Amino acid sequence: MSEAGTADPTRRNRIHEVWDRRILAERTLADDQVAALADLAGRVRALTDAVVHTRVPADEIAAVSAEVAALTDRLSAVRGEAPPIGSHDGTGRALASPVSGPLNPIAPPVDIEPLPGGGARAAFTLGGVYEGPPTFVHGGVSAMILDQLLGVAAAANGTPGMTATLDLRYRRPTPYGVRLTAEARVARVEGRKTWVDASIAAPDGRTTVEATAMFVMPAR
Ligand SMILES: CCCCCCCC(=O)SCCNC(=O)CCNC(=O)[C@H](O)C(C)(C)COP(=O)(O)OP(=O)(O)OC[C@H]1O[C@@H](n2cnc3c(N)ncnc32)[C@H](O)[C@@H]1OP(=O)(O)O
Repeated sequence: MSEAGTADPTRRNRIHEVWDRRILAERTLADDQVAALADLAGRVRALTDAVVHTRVPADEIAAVSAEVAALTDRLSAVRGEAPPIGSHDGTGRALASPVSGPLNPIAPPVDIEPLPGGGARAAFTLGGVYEGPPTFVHGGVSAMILDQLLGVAAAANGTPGMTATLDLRYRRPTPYGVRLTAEARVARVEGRKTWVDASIAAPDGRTTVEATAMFVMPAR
């Protein structure tokens, strides 16, 4: 029998503890690595923005492409098993979250502030990288941001969970290139279930997207 499959629950828990510590250690970066990676992620975001907006000729694009491939090889010389975990500011904000993670180049990043008593708010500006319909934000991007905001609000309520349902109502197109605001508030809690409402507003204060999510604290 493999160690992980042992029938002795005490021994199994010990094995999981050692395993968890090993994963935690492997995925925890030194402070100087976090700072350097945050800087790199910002530059890669700028690169991504340049890629979708560039109009340079094809031979120049090919030359840049070769340089980027060489840079990817350099970074891949020492590779972790999974993205880093941890929080750089003590708020529990995930370092590599695709929504708010400062180390994740695909994150805008959205700065989400948990509010005491079960809420969260965010202010952010999205670029053309996130375009869906011409000149407006892709609906899936709005959904991703709202899912995270709603989840942070549930956690701020002391009732974190996994998203079980996410209902979206797209009231009007969400513009990009302007400052957007978003807020979430816990509506109710029943046992392991938490319902949270949220919305995104354009600079004129009008709501563009509304969302309601139900989070379930997993049984295990
Ligand atoms: C701070 C960090 C913020 C992070 C925000 C980002 C959040 C995410 O993106 S999470 C990723 C997306 N979500 C997922 O992958 C979830 C996948 N699903 C699961 O893991 C499980 O199905 C989970 C955890 C939702 C429920 O599992 P489990 O604990 O076994 O629930 P289970 O015992 O079957 O059901 C509990 C109750 O919830 C209800 N329920 C469970 N799932 C659903 C669902 N999808 N829809 C409606 N009701 C549901 C059940 O009917 C049951 O209700 P009742 O108690 O009234 O009979």
